[in-house]
Amino acid sequence: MPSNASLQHHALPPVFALATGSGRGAIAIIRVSGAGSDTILHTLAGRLPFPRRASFRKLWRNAALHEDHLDDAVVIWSPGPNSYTGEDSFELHLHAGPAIISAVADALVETGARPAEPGEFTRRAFMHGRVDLTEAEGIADLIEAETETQRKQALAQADGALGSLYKNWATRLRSVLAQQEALIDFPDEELPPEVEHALLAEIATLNTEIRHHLADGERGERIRRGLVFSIVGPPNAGKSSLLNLLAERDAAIVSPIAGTTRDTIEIATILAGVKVTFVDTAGLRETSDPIEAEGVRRAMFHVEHSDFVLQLFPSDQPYPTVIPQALPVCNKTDLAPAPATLDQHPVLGISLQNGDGVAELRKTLEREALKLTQGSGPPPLTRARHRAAAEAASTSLEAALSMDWPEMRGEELRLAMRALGRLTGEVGVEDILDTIFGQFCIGK
Ligand SMILES: Nc1nc2c(ncn2[C@@H]2O[C@H](COP(=O)(O)OP(=O)(O)OP(=O)(O)O)[C@@H](O)[C@H]2O)c(=O)[nH]1
Ligand SMILES: [K+]
Ligand SMILES: [Mg+2]
Repeated sequence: MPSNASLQHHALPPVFALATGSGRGAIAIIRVSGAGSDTILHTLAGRLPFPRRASFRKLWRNAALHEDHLDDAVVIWSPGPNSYTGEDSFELHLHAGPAIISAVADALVETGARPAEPGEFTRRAFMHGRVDLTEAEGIADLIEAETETQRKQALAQADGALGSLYKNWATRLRSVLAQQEALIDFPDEELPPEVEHALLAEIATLNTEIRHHLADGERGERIRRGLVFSIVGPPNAGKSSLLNLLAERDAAIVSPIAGTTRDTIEIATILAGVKVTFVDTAGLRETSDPIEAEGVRRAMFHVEHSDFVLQLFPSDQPYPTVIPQALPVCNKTDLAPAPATLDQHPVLGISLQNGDGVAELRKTLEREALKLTQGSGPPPLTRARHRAAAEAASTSLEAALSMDWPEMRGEELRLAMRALGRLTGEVGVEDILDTIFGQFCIGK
């Protein structure tokens, strides 16, 4: 793979980082990458091991002099360009004691290596064309993944699913642009109209595909950040009782006193393999208590900003008005029966006291979590950055389609090219690299 032209640079100095978690453990891996890695490894371990093969070595501050024995380690030497970073690099699999790790780190600093920044290894992999930007983002998401849906989505993206889609568009657009330039060179009277028609048709097709990609209901972004389901309703509906049930612990205070919950309480759970954060809120009522009033204001904010709203109300009190986007659930059916409908919305009846209807409620929530994250077709975009760039590409393609003069189309097509190039990181991304790689952990 070629390196990213806009980021071409000379060999980078060696950096190192602990690639495994800190603290005591069986093995700690220190990874080193950059120009001069061969010399550094030679200093610590003597002759270089066979590439990409685990080799046992005694490590020394200076192996040639057998000076200062540091540890006995498994060493893997990965010369560039077929390494993770594309550079000469190696791994030291050490005994995971803090004193060993710091002694080896000191020895590495003495050889001229410096501690790596967060994401620096993957950033180098990107600079050397080993991964494109969407793949690098996929690797970051893979490390952050907490659920099956997040893991699968991140793995597909790290493997290039999203990048291939964008590269396919870029390749086709490049060919459209080339034909467009050829068209301009034709004298008017000789221009075969079917050539121009075919060209416009391809631009329209590309735009349709991009629009389709954008209209994915934000499912990729939802999987990545997790869903937010909020529980709202009048005081004493049992909202905190329900949160505790879903969280499987006593996260929120439950009491018969109306207005117990004054602030929002958020608990992350996994529902049907999807990350779902449940938000318990202050009971909705008119109140003269400024703190409770603020809680009510926050509850209303969650009604607006959640992926799903569960409106809980007790069976033994006057019924509330249904919030339009919410699922009405009537609690305490042990005290009084639940209405079948409320404002024409079907109502789910439950009793958190005796467990009636709870299994059905859980199924409903799982169905909702899946509905909001499942889909078919091409891999979904997973970041606002992708959305903005794909939108920009589509806007330019639409502008190109609306132009009568072929000469003017070229500029819009070039803008669309540029937007697609930003997606994979081929062009104009220097300004966003710090943000993207800064979110990585150290050692990746
Ligand atoms: N009988 C009966 N009582 C319940 C049920 N669910 C909860 N409760 C009781 O109702 C009272 C209020 O429950 P909470 O969970 O604190 O209600 P809440 O909606 O969070 O109340 P606020 O935070 O004050 O708005 C507590 O005493 C619960 O034990 C139920 O299904 N049946
Ligand atoms: K209460
Ligand atoms: Mg409460």
